[in-house]
Amino acid sequence: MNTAPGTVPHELIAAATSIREKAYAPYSHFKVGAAMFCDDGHIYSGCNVENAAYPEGICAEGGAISAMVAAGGRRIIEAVVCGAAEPCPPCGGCRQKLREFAAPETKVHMVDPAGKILLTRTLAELLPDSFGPDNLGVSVGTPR
Ligand SMILES: O=c1ccn([C@H]2C[C@H](O)[C@@H](CO)O2)c(=O)[nH]1
Ligand SMILES: [Zn+2]
Repeated sequence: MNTAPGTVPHELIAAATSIREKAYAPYSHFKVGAAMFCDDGHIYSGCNVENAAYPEGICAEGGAISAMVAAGGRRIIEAVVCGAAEPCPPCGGCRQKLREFAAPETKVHMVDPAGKILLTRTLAELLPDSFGPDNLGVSVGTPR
């Protein structure tokens, strides 16, 4: 996979745009796909899965992170979120989930359904002064 600095791997964007189509969003009609490039060299992806009991719905990013962890992955190198025509920024809860497995400088790209990059932010920009494992004196995840 192309991981040259300054370029977003095409496969990572394609993983987010394609899984977005699998989203189950009959209530919001807002489909989201997310893909995580893990330091194990694999891409893990997820889509939002809503529920009639609204708060039980899960975000695309959470699904992707769960898939990564279930496969043994622990470190996110780069992430892509695919929503609609406007940038789809991760919700607050997903920012915290990303923070567990990504470094402050990790980039989160927001793309449209065609794969066009609309906005790129680092995790630190999305979640400054974050709370993490180190605040609990626990040494796991991505060192910082
Ligand atoms: O970054 C985001 C933002 C929203 N959603 C989902 C949650 C809900 O199913 C729908 C509308 O909020 O979009 C995500 O999956 N990821
Ligand atoms: Zn979320």
